[in-house]
Amino acid sequence: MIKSFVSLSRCISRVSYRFVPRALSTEATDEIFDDKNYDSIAKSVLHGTTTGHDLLVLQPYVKWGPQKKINTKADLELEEATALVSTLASWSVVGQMVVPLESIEKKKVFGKGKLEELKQLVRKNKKINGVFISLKYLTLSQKRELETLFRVPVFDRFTIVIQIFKENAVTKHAKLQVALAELPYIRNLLLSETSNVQLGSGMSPEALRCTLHARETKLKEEMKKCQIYHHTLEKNKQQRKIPLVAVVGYTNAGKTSIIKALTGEKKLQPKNSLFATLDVTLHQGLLPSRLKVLYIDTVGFMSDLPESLLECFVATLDHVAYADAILHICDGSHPDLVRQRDHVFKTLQGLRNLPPNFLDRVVTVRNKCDKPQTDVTFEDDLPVSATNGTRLAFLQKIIESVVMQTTNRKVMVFKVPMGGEEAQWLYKETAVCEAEADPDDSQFIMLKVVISDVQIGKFRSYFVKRRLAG
Ligand SMILES: Nc1nc2c(ncn2[C@@H]2O[C@H](COP(=O)(O)OP(=O)(O)OP(=O)(O)O)[C@@H](O)[C@H]2O)c(=O)[nH]1
Ligand SMILES: [Mg+2]
Repeated sequence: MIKSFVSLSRCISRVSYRFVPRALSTEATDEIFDDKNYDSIAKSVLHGTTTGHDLLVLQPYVKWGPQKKINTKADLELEEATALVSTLASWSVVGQMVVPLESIEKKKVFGKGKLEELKQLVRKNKKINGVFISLKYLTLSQKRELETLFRVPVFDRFTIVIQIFKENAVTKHAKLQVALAELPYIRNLLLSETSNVQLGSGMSPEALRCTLHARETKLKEEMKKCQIYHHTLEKNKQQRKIPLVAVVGYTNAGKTSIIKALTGEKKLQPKNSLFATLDVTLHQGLLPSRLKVLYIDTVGFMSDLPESLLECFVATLDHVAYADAILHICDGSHPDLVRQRDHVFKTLQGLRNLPPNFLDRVVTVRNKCDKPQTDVTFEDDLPVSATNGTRLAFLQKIIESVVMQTTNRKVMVFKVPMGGEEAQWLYKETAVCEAEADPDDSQFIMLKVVISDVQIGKFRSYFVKRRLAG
């Protein structure tokens, strides 16, 4: 009778890896994060505060011409802008509106009539103590002009998103990344316009340039020490040990939830919040054939992010290029699904060091299928739900077929001596799906394994050649 030693049922592993070394993941008490000189400069433009602000959120909307955005609606952009503010603890939205514009290059952003209307609104409503204008950047003169007019701090998308990053960054690596991301913004803002606008910090442009340069050098040095996990990923890839599955997608689509559901890892904390995940973390799971994989949780994407923040994103996404499969999670219940999906694809295609046929390794799924769905379908739709597990077993099969293809793995049956060194080697180095005693000879065992070309080569040189030579 053929006996199956290994069950093929879905196996769940609870091992997680955080390749940010322990010593580097301490709370940021280092002097680099405690630089009063720099803090006062940053505060003068970022208006970061721990006590929060009650904001009027304005979504400028160019009605026509080359600046008009296609594929999106202003009210959905406004919704995203208010969601950004709500993500911040102790910040709130006290009013919100879409403001039609002819162009966004104006000195005070808005036209004269609209500006007067907004000024009255802000000055009269005592609850409003800040205005968020949902554009990538405002220039320093736009900010200063509007702040003089409204008599409250004015924020753009950069200043809000950097605030979220600061709140969510836990490890030193993430904190360094965020600290580096804000430097080009501050430099552009303060040093490109100093002839017209007072710096406010009482510093000369030269002293400011030196302070920013010194900070950047220090941060980059610290960052280098944190690059170890990238090397680990690369090394793993070179040795082709455990296949990597990068999980990417728009922020809040459910990436962390899907990984949690696929690995059963209890420690993972999905959050109904934008940019909840800021650290790249690795989580081990098993595919249906018992092949081990490492899922990489990544920072969520968002459109209309300023370039220096995007660079910080792209750096964390570098390892996506090493991945053997890329799982793209969409939120199928989101009204702006099409724009979000297009944005993720565009960002992925802009990544460095992409392998050829990169798109063949992307598996796109439509998460949250337990919720009412957006009225749009795609040719390759795969509805899943991290919450109730719908089609996750099927998803694992798809991931497996992509991984098998990209890593040149195949399923093979080996007839080897029962309890011998070949069997031990196969159990250690490959994924054994089934083990059966040989019906014709009880001295032997039939092992069905998932094995890569490299491992086949090793098996041959360790056992077959040795035996032939012997
Ligand atoms: N109804 C429903 N909610 C889900 C599902 N998957 C995730 N969510 C919820 O969506 C929210 C975001 O989930 P996360 O897994 O943190 O999303 P993420 O993509 O990792 O988000 P960021 O790390 O912020 O980019 C949480 O409130 C989850 O509980 C699902 O399948 N169904
Ligand atoms: Mg997440």
